[in-house]
Amino acid sequence: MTDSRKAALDYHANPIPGKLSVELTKPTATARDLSLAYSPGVAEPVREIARDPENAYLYTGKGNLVAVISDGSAILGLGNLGPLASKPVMEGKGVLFKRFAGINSVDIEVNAESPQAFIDTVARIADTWGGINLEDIKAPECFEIEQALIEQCNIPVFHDDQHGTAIVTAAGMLNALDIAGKSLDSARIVCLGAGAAAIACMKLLVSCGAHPENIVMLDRKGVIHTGREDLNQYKAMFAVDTDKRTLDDAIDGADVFVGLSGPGLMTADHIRKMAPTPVVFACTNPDPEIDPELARETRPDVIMATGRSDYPNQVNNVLGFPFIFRGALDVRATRINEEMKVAAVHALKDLAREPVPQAVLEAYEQESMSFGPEYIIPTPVDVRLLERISSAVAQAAVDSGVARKPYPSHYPLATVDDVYGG
Ligand SMILES: NC(=O)C1=CN([C@@H]2O[C@H](COP(=O)(O)OP(=O)(O)OC[C@H]3O[C@@H](n4cnc5c(N)ncnc54)[C@H](OP(=O)(O)O)[C@@H]3O)[C@@H](O)[C@H]2O)C=CC1
Ligand SMILES: CC(=O)C(=O)O
Ligand SMILES: [Mg+2]
Repeated sequence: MTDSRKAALDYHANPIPGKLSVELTKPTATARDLSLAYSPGVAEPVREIARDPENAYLYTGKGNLVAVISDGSAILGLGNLGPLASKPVMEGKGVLFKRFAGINSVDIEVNAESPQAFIDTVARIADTWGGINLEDIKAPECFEIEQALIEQCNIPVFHDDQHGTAIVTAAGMLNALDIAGKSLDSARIVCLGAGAAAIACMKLLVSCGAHPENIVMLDRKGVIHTGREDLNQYKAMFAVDTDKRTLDDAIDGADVFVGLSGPGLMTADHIRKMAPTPVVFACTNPDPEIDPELARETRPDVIMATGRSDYPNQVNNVLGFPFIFRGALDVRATRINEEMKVAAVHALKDLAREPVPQAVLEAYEQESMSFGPEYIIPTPVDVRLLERISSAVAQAAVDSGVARKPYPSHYPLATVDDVYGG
């Protein structure tokens, strides 16, 4: 067993199995405490909530509680390994919610025989949560599932692999292209993968200025072109009229490669064929489409990002979902709409251009980090993400009319200790 494999397994196993625990927020030492926490006292909030469901926000943890729900059908880039095997990732999302945004979460892994069974299961439990983060559900089922749940629930439902990934990718891409002296509206983009993350990323890049005719998307069968008759409606949106059929054809002269597909699918020959100062986001986890060291060796001019924490430029939805939910929960938004997503893109993009705090340098054991090819996007440990993204998202929710509460008086948030206000 390799050292890194053993370290990862030990981390998950010791000192107790798993990565999350539940803590008490009220005293429970005395008979009086118990008579308040449980019978008879607990009946009072029950009556209040039955009288007015909004009281659940006052007397339970609902307002700061997100369900992380998966069917395990697209676990990272590992594939369809089922609900139980997805649990370490879902617990991991809970760790990130708590660590970076002070949000409590519980993971729920659903063994559903069909998308409708999954939708019905989630819809039946939705009311008791502040929000629902769908995770690692494969395309195309994820699109139908998310849409149905958004329509049926009056709390935010957000498929992280689609929108979290797209927001972070768009922010990183705008910065990377700026550093490369290029712009999104003229960039030639190759997207390897045509699933949940890829479709959402390309849609958001188009909203940010990319031209659909400049995007070549590929799935396992190659280039998605107008002559194909096997495309679902989501892939068909990106079909282009082209003679290109393979990654080798498509990558020739491309400015940008976005990988949301599988490990090791990009070769040195591919990256060699890209335009000057290529932007390569090899975002498959845990092993990217191309090893960053091979990419740099082959193309010293590359601006390179991966989804991993152990290389510079981590383009990963961890930079999005904790803070987006924070802002959405704090204004009690009924949904996470396009305005909120775009606000998050700009908050994240702009933060990368500011000086990096000492605490980040220490966490990454770096003497300096500054906006440039090796730092296109902030790191997850940057506490300013909480302040900037949550504020931007909350404001956008208020401005776009989906907030049920005003902009929070305790904002901006300096740390996770501030999330419940004064
Ligand atoms: N860095 C980040 O923040 C994130 C990274 N990801 C990564 O993106 C990848 C996809 O995740 P997700 O979209 O949720 O999964 P999906 O199952 O929805 O999509 C996977 C896509 O990858 C394509 N694909 C797989 N193997 C190949 C191949 N050999 N050649 C071309 N295309 C291939 C599939 O093609 P086909 O349609 O033909 O089956 C499909 O379109 C994962 O590796 C995941 O780790 C996802 C979310 C966030
Ligand atoms: C990061 C993430 O959500 C994924 O790779 O699926
Ligand atoms: Mg995921």
